[in-house]
Amino acid sequence: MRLGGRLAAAIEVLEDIGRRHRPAADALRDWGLSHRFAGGGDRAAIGNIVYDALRRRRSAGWMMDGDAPRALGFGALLLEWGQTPQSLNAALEGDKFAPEPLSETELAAASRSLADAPDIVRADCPDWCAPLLEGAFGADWVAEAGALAARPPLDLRANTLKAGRDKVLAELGLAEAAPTALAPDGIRIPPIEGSGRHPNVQAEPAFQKGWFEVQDEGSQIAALLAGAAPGMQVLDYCAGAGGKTLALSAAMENRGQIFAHDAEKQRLAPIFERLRRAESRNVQVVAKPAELSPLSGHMDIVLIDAPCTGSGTWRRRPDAKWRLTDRQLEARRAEQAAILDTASDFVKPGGLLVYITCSVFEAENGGQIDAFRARAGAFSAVDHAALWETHFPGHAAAARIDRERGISLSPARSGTDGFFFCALRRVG
Ligand SMILES: C[S@@+](CC[C@H](N)C(=O)[O-])C[C@H]1O[C@@H](n2cnc3c(N)ncnc32)[C@H](O)[C@@H]1O
Repeated sequence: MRLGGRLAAAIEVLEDIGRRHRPAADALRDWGLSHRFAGGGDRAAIGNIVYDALRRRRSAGWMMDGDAPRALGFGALLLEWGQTPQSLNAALEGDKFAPEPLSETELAAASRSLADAPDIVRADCPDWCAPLLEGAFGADWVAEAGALAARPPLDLRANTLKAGRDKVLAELGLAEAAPTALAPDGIRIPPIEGSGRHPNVQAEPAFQKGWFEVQDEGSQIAALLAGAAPGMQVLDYCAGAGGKTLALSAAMENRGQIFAHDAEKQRLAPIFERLRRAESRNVQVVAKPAELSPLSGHMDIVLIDAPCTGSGTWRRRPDAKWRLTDRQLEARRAEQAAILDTASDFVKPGGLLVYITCSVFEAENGGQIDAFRARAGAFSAVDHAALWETHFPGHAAAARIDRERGISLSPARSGTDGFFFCALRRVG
């Protein structure tokens, strides 16, 4: 397929997403099933246009003076594919599968500079999220929101139970892969360009052998800051598919015990195969809440990787950005508060309660911590500036650190997904 055919297909998929309010991945999969002639390269390119259009929906709409799927598709190519209105029209000429070329009116609109667009457009976020982003990032909010609308890198974590980072890098032999800036076991494959695609690292023998996991550097940093060490008793209260569990297990060198729990049994399903592949042997999966009772007051660390809006992961799930509502934010906040109250009981005196979200909203982060501490007197904050310095000396500028209330990571500041980390020590 030429660019015109790929653009037409992307517009079709964007129409489907808009009409049926469905996740982008589902719409793309269905398109692929009904167009089996399209090869892997075509599918990747179509996916890139769709995801670029969703990440940069407002910028694309502003450039094209409209927000119909056609405007978003063309806008994505102008914003992220190095195309100009003229080069695009030249590329579409003579391609019978291409959409109509840009009209005179569209050409005039598309020649505007995005630098002249209002803040909310350059931030590429829904109206109702702007005050939340401003609350989180202050004067940097447009740049931070813009970074949340960029293409993400692909990050891996070397599983030190089986292989160090250098060994994984050598085995993968990818010219573009490099050590991450902060996480000691992380490997970064930079964001793709144009119609490219990331390598299918999960098809690599090294992945099958458990030498590495796919995990954003921010998630690796959050797990590392928890400070799990060999011999500890750790409860991973919202373990899900086990991304943090596996990192904790490696940090503990397979010694001590991790109890991996999640309220939704089916979310835990992938963890068993992942534990087997990683050769993590110090993890017990505990699906039933009643079976956690004996752990009450005995854990060195209780880690809450809380259900949240996921606003820190908008680079990877841009459709979620536009589906999110303030009611959902309130629902997540209520869940977070209830989990903090319940899970904190498992911390032993002197132990740590670790609270993590992949959201950038203050209401889910520092605000949630303030409210919990006002309810539960028995916890004091650790010194987050000192904690960060211990792990990442000389990198104070790579995170937003509030000594008492926690550490925030973001794409613009840390080069990671948006994450929040706070550790509280049980004093009574
Ligand atoms: C952010 S995800 C966890 C991701 C996982 N820790 C990882 O690193 O891959 C949050 C998880 O919290 C779980 N959850 C939601 N409410 C819960 C509750 N009341 N108790 C325990 N887990 C809950 C969800 O099912 C979801 O799997």
